[in-house]
Amino acid sequence: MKLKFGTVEENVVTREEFPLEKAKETLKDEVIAVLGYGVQGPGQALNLKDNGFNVIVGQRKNSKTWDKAVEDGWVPGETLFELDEAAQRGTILQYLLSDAGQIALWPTVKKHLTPGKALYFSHGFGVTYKDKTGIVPPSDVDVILVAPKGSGTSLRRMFVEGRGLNSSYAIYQDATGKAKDRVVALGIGVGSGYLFETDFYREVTSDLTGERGTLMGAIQGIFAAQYEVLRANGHTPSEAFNETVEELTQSLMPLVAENGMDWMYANCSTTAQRGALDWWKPFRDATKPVFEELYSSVKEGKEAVKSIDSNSKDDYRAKLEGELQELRESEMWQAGAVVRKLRPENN
Ligand SMILES: NC(=O)C1=CN([C@@H]2O[C@H](COP(=O)(O)OP(=O)(O)OC[C@H]3O[C@@H](n4cnc5c(N)ncnc54)[C@H](O)[C@@H]3O)[C@@H](O)[C@H]2O)C=CC1
Ligand SMILES: CC(=O)[C@](C)(O)C(=O)O
Ligand SMILES: [Mg+2]
Ligand SMILES: [Mg+2]
Repeated sequence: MKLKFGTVEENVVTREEFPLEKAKETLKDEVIAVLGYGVQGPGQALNLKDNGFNVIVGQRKNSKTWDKAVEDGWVPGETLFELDEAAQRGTILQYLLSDAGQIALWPTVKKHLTPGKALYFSHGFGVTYKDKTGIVPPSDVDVILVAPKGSGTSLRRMFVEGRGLNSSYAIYQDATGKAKDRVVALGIGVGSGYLFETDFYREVTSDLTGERGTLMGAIQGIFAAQYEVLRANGHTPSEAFNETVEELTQSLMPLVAENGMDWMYANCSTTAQRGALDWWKPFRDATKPVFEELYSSVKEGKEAVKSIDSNSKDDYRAKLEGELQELRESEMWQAGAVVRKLRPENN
């Protein structure tokens, strides 16, 4: 259906409009093979299974994630296979390896993309940057996308709580005439809240911007900047951490989530409101050039190249873990670890 967001009309699909029963009916003859069991893999595979779809998982044997899949209830030889065999058995291949991993496995997956199958992504990456990934699907399969707008961990947790994470959906290639029904049914099946329409290019460019920007990169950047200024001016770690992070995540962001920014502001003192209303525009103006630079870097494909190059190296996991450790061991997040332990609900 069409829904207005502000003054802009968009194509969206809701669960009322396309109920789970209809999704199951649409996919009743399909075998959904979830390839990869990292973060999105478990979330989507388990939600689909619990929703009553026919799902198998493909994962490298002798890996930690194979063992995790077994722990999660997937049965080797019945619902859990090597990637090659799962790709052969599936009629819908959900390509949920890491974006760099998808390049390495492409020849194997391509071999099993026989006419009428569907190739499903949760990111526009592989196909948009085909010059760099080599991922060019055959013309006689559907190529579709459902991109949950959040971590696979949250997708699963929210599903279990009876909630739903919103996802975008897109069709890159409709070979069978069934691509729209297939993609929407899968979007409902993986436990999406509502689905909004996009295309592969817009999905990848917005997603790479968001995660580098406000969702992950920028937020850590402004946390660090404010924390450092407070500490340099003699405030304790406890004071600096509470005033920078803990109050935001525990008290104020839930209010923003519930009813918007003005609602959060309205629930703070008039002193706070006066200052926040004065200061949000200077912060916007100071950071906007960085966001412009970021978007250009995404648009020029530089972010894709960086990600492919670094994540294709043998030691990429260890390197990432090293950098996460640096964050974890920074004073701000060390203070955070202590503060979290002191939350009454953790005692
Ligand atoms: N992490 C998330 O929550 C989100 C991820 N996505 C997208 O979903 C897709 C999957 O991402 P993640 O779950 O983060 O992936 P991941 O980084 O957790 O990796 C998934 C699986 O790929 C396997 N893998 C990696 N390289 C491989 C190779 N060369 N050969 C065979 N297997 C290999 C890993 O063992 C792992 O089981 C990506 O397209 C990503 O952009 C989209 C939304 C959120
Ligand atoms: C969780 C998500 O949507 C991200 C941040 O875009 C990702 O993990 O790639
Ligand atoms: Mg994302
Ligand atoms: Mg992403």
